[in-house]
Amino acid sequence: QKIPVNKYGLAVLSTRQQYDQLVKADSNQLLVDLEKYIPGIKKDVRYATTNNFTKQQLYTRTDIYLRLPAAKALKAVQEALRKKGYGLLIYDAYRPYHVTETMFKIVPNDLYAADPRKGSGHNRGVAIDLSMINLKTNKPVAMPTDFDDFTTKAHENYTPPDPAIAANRKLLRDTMKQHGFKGSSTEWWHFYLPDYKKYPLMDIFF
Ligand SMILES: C[C@@H](N)C(=O)N[C@H](C)C(=O)O
Ligand SMILES: [Zn+2]
Repeated sequence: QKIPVNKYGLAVLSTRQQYDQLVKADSNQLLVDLEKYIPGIKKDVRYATTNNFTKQQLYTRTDIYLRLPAAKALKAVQEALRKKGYGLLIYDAYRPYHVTETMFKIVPNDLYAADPRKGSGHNRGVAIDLSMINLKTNKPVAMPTDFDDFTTKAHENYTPPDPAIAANRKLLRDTMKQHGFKGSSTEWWHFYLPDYKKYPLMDIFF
């Protein structure tokens, strides 16, 4: 199918019919509801509140979706972490393209917010922002920074003074990598599938 091109020359799928057609042609394009698909997964969708770096409520719903192959990989991550006493805490998954435009207006730095001239892996349904919870306490584990703290403390090469924090970050990163995700060098919480170009950018809500 022919997906319309936006002002930056990017093909951005924007209707339910276009999405349905895409999924009909390729079942891997299906967006999967992670709460139904991954037992025990937890979420804290800050973009559905004003407690996020934009100070705006960007979503009216808190649903978390990923394309089928990313959801499958994440399910395996959750299972591997469960055996070690941890679970996943999701901050964001699929993100409509216009939300990326809003974010970049506020933080025009693609180390931290994707440039709409390229689009984000989130807009393609194969990037995820996440942390871990400790299954004994049901509380988030300590990480080098809070989610969306756009400072060098969130970088991969930052060494946290507390070895327990470094170990938490390493466990999350290693487990995500073992299941096919790539990590970001500037955001400890951001991961994506390396073949993201197979999945069109989208600007639809469910
Ligand atoms: C905004 C932040 N949570 C994030 O996801 N950043 C990356 C770079 C993105 O926007 O794709
Ligand atoms: Zn992200």
